[in-house]
Amino acid sequence: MRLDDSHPEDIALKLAPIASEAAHLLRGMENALIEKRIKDDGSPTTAADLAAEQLIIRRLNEAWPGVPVVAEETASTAHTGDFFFLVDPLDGTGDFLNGTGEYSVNIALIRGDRPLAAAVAAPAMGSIWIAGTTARMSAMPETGGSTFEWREIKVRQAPEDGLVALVSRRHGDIATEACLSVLSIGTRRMTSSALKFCLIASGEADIYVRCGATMEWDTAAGDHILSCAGGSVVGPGSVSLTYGHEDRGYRNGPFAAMGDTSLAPKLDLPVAVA
Ligand SMILES: Nc1ncnc2c1ncn2[C@@H]1O[C@H](COP(=O)(O)O)[C@@H](OP(=O)(O)O)[C@H]1O
Ligand SMILES: [Mg+2]
Repeated sequence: MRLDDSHPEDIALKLAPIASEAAHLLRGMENALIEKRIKDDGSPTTAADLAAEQLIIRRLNEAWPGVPVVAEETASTAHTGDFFFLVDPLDGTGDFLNGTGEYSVNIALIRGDRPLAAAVAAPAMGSIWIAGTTARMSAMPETGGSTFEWREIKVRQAPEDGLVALVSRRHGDIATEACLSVLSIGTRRMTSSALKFCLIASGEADIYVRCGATMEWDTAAGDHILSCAGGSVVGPGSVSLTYGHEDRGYRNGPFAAMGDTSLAPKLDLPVAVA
């Protein structure tokens, strides 16, 4: 498929079976005795991360030959181009190992410095989300199947009181708590991986603030799905996140993901990564 920016919906539909196939591969490895290795940033990685990443890179290369793939495990030093993919083959490796089921496969196509199409598959949750220009979700097809039943999703308006905030199960920090403290939070729900973006996109939660370290492949796909569902993901000054920052090792700064964009001016995100 030739890549241009005129058919993001078609690209998203083509990403879905790739994310789904990798997700099934991970699901099948859930109960295997997998050893973990701790990476330089302190987060774990396993043979499952690597196997899923190799599969995704192969499929992306078959579908879009020559388009660079920047992926968490093996290609994080790859160079970007006008178009490139950002891939997290197993987002939430700690949860994969601990059996909460809160892990996902994240694939985003970036054009310039913003996502154009994306897919997030969460096999243990049985759901997959995609976005080109609209955001959609479907139940995951059975292994080997490719029948999706897409329905469009939209964010919800934030309630006056009692926002539902999603927080990382494993990575909290003081700056994130300070940001959240200015909001009227009713419920805090611990959730791992890019599922946080997808739950806000589906209207099940309102906000996710993250001042601690994340990488571009953790956020790009979820950012696009949430943005296409009517929400936004912003850094300090309510500016959208941008992608492809090889110079800073593909690290994100602090950000807030929200369904109701009127929440943005209330937030005071720190400029530096905590
Ligand atoms: N010190 C650090 N530096 C960079 N990224 C970090 C990090 N600690 C955690 N992360 C990122 O946070 C992600 C997990 O987020 P959450 O806590 O919301 O589930 C990890 O994804 P992986 O599991 O793909 O490595 C990892 O990329
Ligand atoms: Mg990740």
